[in-house]
Amino acid sequence: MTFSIFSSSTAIIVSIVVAILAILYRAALPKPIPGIPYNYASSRSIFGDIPSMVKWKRDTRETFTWMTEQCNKLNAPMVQIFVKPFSAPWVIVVDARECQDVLTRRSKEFDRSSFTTDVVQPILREHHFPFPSGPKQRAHRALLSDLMTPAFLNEVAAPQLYSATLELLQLWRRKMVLANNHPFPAEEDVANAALDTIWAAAVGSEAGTTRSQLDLLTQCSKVELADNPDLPVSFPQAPTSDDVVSIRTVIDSMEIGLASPLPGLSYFFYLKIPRIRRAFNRKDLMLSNALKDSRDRLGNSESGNFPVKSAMDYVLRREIHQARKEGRPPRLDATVLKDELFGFLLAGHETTSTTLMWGLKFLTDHQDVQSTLREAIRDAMPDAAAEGRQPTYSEITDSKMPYFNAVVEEILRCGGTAATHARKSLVATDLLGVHLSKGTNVLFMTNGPSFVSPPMPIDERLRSQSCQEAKDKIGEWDPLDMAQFNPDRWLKTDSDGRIEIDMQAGPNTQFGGGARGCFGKKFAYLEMRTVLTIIVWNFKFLPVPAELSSYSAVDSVAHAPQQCYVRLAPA
Ligand code: HEM
Repeated sequence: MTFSIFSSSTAIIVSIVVAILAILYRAALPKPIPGIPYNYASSRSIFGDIPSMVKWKRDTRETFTWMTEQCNKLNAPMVQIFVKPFSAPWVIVVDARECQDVLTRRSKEFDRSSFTTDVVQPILREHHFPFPSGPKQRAHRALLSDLMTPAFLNEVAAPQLYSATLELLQLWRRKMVLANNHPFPAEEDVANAALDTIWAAAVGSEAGTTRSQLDLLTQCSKVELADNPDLPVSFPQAPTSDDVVSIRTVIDSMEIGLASPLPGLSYFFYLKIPRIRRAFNRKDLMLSNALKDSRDRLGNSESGNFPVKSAMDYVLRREIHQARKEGRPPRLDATVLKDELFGFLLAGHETTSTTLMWGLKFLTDHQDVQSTLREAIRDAMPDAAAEGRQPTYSEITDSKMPYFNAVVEEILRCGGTAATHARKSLVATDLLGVHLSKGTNVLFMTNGPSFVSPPMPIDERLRSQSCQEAKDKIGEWDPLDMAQFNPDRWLKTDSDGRIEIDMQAGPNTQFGGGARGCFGKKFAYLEMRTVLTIIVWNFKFLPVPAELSSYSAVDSVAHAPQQCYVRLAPA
């Protein structure tokens, strides 16, 4: 009898536990947004789409192509994915017009997403990038406001850019001789040159990574070359300074947040790893020291009008002026100053060097474009060509080169360094005829339909009024050739028969848009112009074997090529 009482109460407890588990399981299942297609099988698992996304990432090292692929798979321009356990679905959109509309005309309804915040904030706690728009974001961004002025760009950034590019030129001249017509990997050199530039512009001292590699190879009389000239050369690597290793480690850590369904938790454990902790501490120390240097230069200047030579100086000067205006003491060693500076360095380094790497690949694989580009540059700078010298910095910046600009736009469009623009709905609103609740994350992809592959049809009536009204402001790419790299698509002839760039020829949102668009666009264009002019002026980028020219990418801060080999000859 005792046994039967025990077993019936056990049965009741088991039933309750099972019922609770069943309720919890059902509660944990993804809750699709009505009216948006999704993978049905994923909606029946609490892990949603995570296994599929993780497998894709493991197989390809890419994340953003998986997102676009879901739209292709479900044959819909807007789909939803379940990649965050116990959270609302994310919406994926592959349509350039909607992307532009939301970024530039619907900023009261859509703002920075929690996708961005989750990935970026553990690295840049006080940088304005992950903040929602508002007074705090604007105040932090205002600290950088002098950095895209002609004074900063011409007097600080330009000389640094020019000298870093000339060092890259020397390094590649040395590599060209040693490689003797073999290809070699270029990504490290491009990334180092970009880091040297932005570091010097940011804090006014030298990182010296290209210089140390050049010093090493100057002492090296030959390297091992395979008999087959298609096999790449490996050059000895100069040791990287601890400072640069730390910066790289911090920047690379963003991949953790991007690849994880629970970025906060992943970062929590990741940041406990002693090597990682040390890198973060070292980065903080470097920035504190740079800030102290700026403060020392400022001395006791009551006016705050001290000679500025780096972005840090400009930020500090802005903080002093701002503090005076608000009647408070300036924050002379605050995390906000250091984070804003590190964000400037991070955003300015990864994105531009990645775009240049894509550029090298496209120019290598399109020899006709490369020759036309070289001719266009030489025609634009006839004195330098006639005198057999390098173009000066002012020749590079002042020359009118529509074909050059078209090549840059096409590299941006086809490379897709910024593969997605993420936004979150601030209010309940409609997108493409579907009702979204407040707080929905929407990712607009730039690596698929309507940017680089034919658009998916959308009923015009489903678009917002602002989107419909702006219909003809920007053209559409020809679906027959939009997958090709062809700078000519950006050119038009004006009424006087002159060729000029047409920035409205078709969609390209690589710098985002609206109030939260890229802050560093001018710097990025300046850097691409300087580097591409000098290297195309001096080198021919000869074809490399197919095994070394894959277009697969790796997704971290930027969507970067896995392979970027060059085979150099004098131009
Ligand atoms: C080819 C190079 C670059 C690309 C493709 C790029 C792309 C982007 C994109 C897509 C955004 C987000 C825009 C949005 O959400 O609407 C962004 C934001 C930003 N970028 Fe860039 N960027 C580049 C170079 C730079 C450079 C050189 C700097 C600094 C020197 C920089 C600094 C920033 C900052 C500070 C933000 C945050 C703006 C905000 O939240 O208000 N970027 N960039």
